[in-house]
Amino acid sequence: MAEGFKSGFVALIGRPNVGKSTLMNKFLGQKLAIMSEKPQTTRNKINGVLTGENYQVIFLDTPGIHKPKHKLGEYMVQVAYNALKEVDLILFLVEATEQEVGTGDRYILEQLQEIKTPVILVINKIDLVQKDAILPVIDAYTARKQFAEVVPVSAITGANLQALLDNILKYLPEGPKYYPDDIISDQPERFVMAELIREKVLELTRDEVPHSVAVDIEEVTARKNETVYVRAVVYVERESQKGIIVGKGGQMLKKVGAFARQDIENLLGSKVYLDLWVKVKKDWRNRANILQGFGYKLDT
Ligand SMILES: Nc1nc2c(ncn2[C@@H]2O[C@H](COP(=O)(O)OP(=O)(O)OP(=O)(O)O)[C@@H](O)[C@H]2O)c(=O)[nH]1
Repeated sequence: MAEGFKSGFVALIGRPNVGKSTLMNKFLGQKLAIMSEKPQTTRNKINGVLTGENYQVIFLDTPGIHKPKHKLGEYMVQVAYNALKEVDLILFLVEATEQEVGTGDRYILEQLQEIKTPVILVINKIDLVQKDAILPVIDAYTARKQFAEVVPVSAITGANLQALLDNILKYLPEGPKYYPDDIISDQPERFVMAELIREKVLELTRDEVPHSVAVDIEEVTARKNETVYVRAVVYVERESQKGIIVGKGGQMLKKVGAFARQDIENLLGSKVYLDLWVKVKKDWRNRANILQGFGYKLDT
């Protein structure tokens, strides 16, 4: 171990849509976690690895902690909660635009009471408010819990992110370089591909398709002319949702496929033939056995 080298695991938590994925992507300088206007798009842990000369920070992008409404919800909360106990530091993201602590954040604060890991309160989206609006937000949260640090940032503009990184490093122990320098994620490419497709479905269909969309990558094979063949299935719960995703004369599916293919080509660095299907699987969210099939594995 190099003298003075620091490393450790940092969990990002916060209500859906507070900007966890945006923050991680800004740190890593690459699009890994998916982003969308819709809440709860981050379902699995994505380990992003930020390596500097004297440090390595391994980020766990945990699913949004929230009150579970169905089996998938319970599962997501469990994954997030387990992650919190394992890590060296927690970043709790909240929004600068919220002057009061809402029910979602109160629920997270309750969960945090039980956990001994240090927590940095990160006030995100400061680009959306006047400077003097930040203080009341800080007061509202610090009245409910003692935080190791409080750092206002903008994940989008990058404002104050260096200060946040400096603060993160304060709480990491001396440790080894867990991953090689050039790695930024240990997620298999298949997972990232599935997430890119999910992102396009959610974005392009706007609010018409609920979160009951799962994407399974069935096949990835190298073809002639350096083209990669990818067969993916988008699973929905109802015929009507399938209709929306396919669209009139297949127009919507074509669009989803075209955008997703572009991103997958960037990811793989080669030409891609994307074979995209939509299938109905009834009520999959409430059937734990099917969840396993989609790769949502609970590690306890
Ligand atoms: N103005 C502004 N918008 C932001 C900032 N950070 C994130 N956003 C926007 O907020 C929305 C949600 O961001 P995400 O990064 O997807 O949020 P998330 O917390 O990962 O959401 P889930 O994956 O659903 O838990 C996106 O539209 C982002 O562009 C910020 O600093 N300023």
